[in-house]
Amino acid sequence: MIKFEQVYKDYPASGNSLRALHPTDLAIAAGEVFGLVGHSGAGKSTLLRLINRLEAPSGGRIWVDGEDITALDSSALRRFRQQVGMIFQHFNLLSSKTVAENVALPLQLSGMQNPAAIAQRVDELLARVAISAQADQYPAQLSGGQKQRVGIARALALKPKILLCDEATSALDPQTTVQVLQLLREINLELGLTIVLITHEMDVIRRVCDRVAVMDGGRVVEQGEVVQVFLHPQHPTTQRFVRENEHLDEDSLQNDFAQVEGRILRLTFQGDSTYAPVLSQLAQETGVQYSILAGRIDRIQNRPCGQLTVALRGDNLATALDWLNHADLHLEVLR
Ligand SMILES: Nc1ncnc2c1ncn2[C@@H]1O[C@H](COP(=O)(O)OP(=O)(O)OP(=O)(O)O)[C@@H](O)[C@H]1O
Repeated sequence: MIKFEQVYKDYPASGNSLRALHPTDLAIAAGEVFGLVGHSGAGKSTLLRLINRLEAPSGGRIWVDGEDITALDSSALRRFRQQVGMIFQHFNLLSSKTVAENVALPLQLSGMQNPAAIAQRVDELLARVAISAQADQYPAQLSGGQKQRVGIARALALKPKILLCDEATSALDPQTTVQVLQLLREINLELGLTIVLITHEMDVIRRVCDRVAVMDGGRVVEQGEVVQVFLHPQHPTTQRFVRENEHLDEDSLQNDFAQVEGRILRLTFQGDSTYAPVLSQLAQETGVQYSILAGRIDRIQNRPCGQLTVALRGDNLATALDWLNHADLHLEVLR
């Protein structure tokens, strides 16, 4: 549905120009939640804002639903933008208007005139994001989570096909973040809405995205299914992001490795096998001993997965490795 073909973006910078996005190919499917993660300055906002042409590309082509949006004239661009909603880190609500008036605004600007029809649509939207009770309040009277709900209602007013989320939960506390991400996921499923979100937090990606692209220095350095990227990160930037998310201290892990004998393995489990007593079965059946050096059990998009780093000792190491190779898990030999 959204396709980038060798898209790049240069900004003018003190007599020179700065390449914020290097030539990039990207495909985002209709109905998916696609995350862009990267540190500050990686080029995430630039890429996001190219999708609704808040930024014009310096080169390349962007296709949305088969239409080349780099070639639109200004009236076609106005029509196209109605299909793309956007929410922001700082909500961008009008402080002098009530919640209901903020949500009514895009309807009025799009030419809708019948006050009863506008009121009905606003009621529907406020109910959908569970903020009806605050309809007559002003943004200053709302919590951050409530403000973002209003932002979401406003973004959905014109029934867009795409919702762009620019660090939409970065100003929220962890509990409110989870609630807002849940709401986005519900809306994605109910409406078949394509969501593209940018974040610098891997946890946001883990909770809500189907696929992710990792950005660094204006380039997409890795992309794939969230489960794959989390469990088997390939690029050093992705590996750092995943480790930061797990709060893993790599130095002490290396220290543990140096102190134990035997083979060191990383075992990755997904789905039901996450809770299976694999290591005790291995020990019983092959006679090897194991010690656990690091481990976690997590949920990625609500599906359990686990990763254990273990040391194996004993006479039957070859048999044990063969046993593990045939078990319902992914095996990596680290040493
Ligand atoms: N309008 C602009 N004019 C000039 N340079 C810009 C402009 N917008 C962004 N940049 C530069 O482009 C690079 C990428 O910025 P961008 O905002 O896309 O990154 P980001 O990953 O979204 O970062 P952040 O998380 O801090 O918003 C940065 O070096 C930034 O300074």
